Amino acid sequence: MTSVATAPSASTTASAPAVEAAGVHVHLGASHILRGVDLTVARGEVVALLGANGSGKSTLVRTLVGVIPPSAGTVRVLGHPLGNTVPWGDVGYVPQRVSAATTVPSTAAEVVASGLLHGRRLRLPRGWRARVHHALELVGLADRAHDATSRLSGGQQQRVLIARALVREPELLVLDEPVAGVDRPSQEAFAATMARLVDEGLTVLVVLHELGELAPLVTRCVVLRHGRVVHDGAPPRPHGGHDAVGHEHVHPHEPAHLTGEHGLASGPIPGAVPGAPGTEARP
Ligand SMILES: Nc1ncnc2c1ncn2[C@@H]1O[C@H](COP(=O)(O)OP(=O)(O)OP(=O)(O)O)[C@@H](O)[C@H]1O
Repeated sequence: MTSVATAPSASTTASAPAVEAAGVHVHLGASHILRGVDLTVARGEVVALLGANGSGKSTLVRTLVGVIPPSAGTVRVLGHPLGNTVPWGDVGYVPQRVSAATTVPSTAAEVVASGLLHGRRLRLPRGWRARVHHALELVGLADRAHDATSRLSGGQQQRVLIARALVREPELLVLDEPVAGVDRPSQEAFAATMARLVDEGLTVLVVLHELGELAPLVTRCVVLRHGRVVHDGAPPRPHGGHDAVGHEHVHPHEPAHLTGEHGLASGPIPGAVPGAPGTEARP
């Protein structure tokens, strides 16, 4: 059963969990990747999604932000069933590591400004310059606003992509391994920014390889194994140098694996929700 579009009232959606997924199954090609996932993220929570390589973490977050259609189950985001009624402008999504630099020359500020374009919004809103500046400030890169992204380090490019999600001033931020392979100063800057925003009420769902600098912020951990939730509760105790129960994560994520191998990150997915944060044109 897939979601059926209804029109919940404003008061219902404001108090609804940020994410509610029930019985979610996803098939990619012939593979059955998610096998009945239930996940609820309440407002203001910081939920870490952990698990071994290939356990389905990216597939789950991409499903929640409307990039991959579930083959069964229901998903509600900010109180709305997955679809055009979700206020995608209130959802920030940072995909698993992709470069902020493209073959089209673009500055950090231009990439961040593109985060203000979504769905049917094809023009930058009034006051966009100040918002872009503020978002870059949040990730400690205000002084690099006019630098070409190709001149930034990998960690700085990742911070630009985080700023691109933050510029929306989202209620819900979904991040897929935001600090994997990122230098230490970028990790610390990121954790400090998250702490401030969470304090202001931001809800976060974050795929992590290890809790690392974010450990003090994480309120709950969900561990996936073979497409199923095998732990949902307090952060598991550190285990063998990693923070996930039965964690077998090997790293690093190479760009080819992330962007090309599965053919997912580079183009629209049939059935993906138009206007969802992962479906807009890349900067
Ligand atoms: N387009 C696709 N077609 C078929 N299988 C796919 C596709 N994309 C991903 N998969 C498979 O789905 C499974 C889950 O992948 P996913 O990227 O969601 O895992 P993950 O937990 O995020 O892994 P990692 O920690 O390595 O990023 C893997 O076995 C992967 O090979």
